[in-house]
Amino acid sequence: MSESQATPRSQFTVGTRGSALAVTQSTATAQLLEQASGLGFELIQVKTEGDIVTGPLAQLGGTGVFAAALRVSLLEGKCDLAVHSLKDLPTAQPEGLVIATVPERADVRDALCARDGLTLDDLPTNAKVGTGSPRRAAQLLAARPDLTIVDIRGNVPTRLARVFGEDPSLVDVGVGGELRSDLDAVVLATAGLERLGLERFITERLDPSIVLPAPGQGALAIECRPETALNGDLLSTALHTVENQAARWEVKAERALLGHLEAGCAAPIGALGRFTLGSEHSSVSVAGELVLEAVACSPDGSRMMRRRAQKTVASLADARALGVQLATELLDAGAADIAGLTR
Ligand SMILES: NCc1[nH]cc(CCC(=O)O)c1CC(=O)O
Repeated sequence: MSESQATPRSQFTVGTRGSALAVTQSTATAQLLEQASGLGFELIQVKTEGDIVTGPLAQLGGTGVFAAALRVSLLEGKCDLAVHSLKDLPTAQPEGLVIATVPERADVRDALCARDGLTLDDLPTNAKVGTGSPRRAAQLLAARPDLTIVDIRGNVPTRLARVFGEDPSLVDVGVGGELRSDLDAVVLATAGLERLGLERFITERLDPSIVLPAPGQGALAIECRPETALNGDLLSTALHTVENQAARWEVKAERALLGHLEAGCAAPIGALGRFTLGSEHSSVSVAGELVLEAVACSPDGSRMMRRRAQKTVASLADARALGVQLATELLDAGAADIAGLTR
């Protein structure tokens, strides 16, 4: 009816993957938006496995096959918003979708979750440490060349079970089947563990001077069709309210660096931007200092190239430029060869 056209919508849908982490992140983000707007949000689970993630879908998500199905749902209008872990998103933004909001960032550090409260220094010689990430593996080996890195897959609780076995709190969050503890430690993102309420398994938050996190780690992205973010209604206002400029600029620099290196999310590249507010204000944004650190590693950790750049930034474009600048410095110094980037 023409009447319903005139009534602004007050109910919106958030597409989410089915994993505990995805549902938790989507729920928390929906609550944040609800508080900012008084609008209602409903979660819609989008299947991301199997036959839907093939052909053009895989291209949409690039290496981020998980993002791909969610993005198709957005483009088809089956949901209004999607919440992604930023570090899982390919650096190229697909046409027809925008990252409307980067909310405040959680702890960026990687977390060692070890048996018996052990820290990285305490782990016994040749201890078995599980990670599926070449970036984590390389930096762990650089700090502790004696470690045995075990390639592991699966969701967060399943990985923890490789160390903590049948801990009941892991069974609660969906670990099933046979639970064997065969590793001394695993390394996971602090942010994911905290969001799942599993931070009690952390025995050391690894300092970025030892392990630089993945570009985008600890940050979320709320993605939508451009008109959703721009139409000036209550939802677009809420999306704007939840935005965190520091997080947006940090992540922009990190991802510009990754993009310029033409490295995917599986490359042994770490990067961390840290923004501190300056005193000069403008109506749209606030200038400040952006420090960007990055590391390119050989997969066995024997070669590491670490670089740092710093700039006063007053715009997203400035943040991006810092990322490109540091990537260029790394490439000029031979990072592609060290990290095995095919160029
Ligand atoms: N690759 C999986 C993934 N994607 C985002 C997170 C954690 C949350 C975050 O970093 O924002 C994780 C798990 C992990 O790396 O331990």
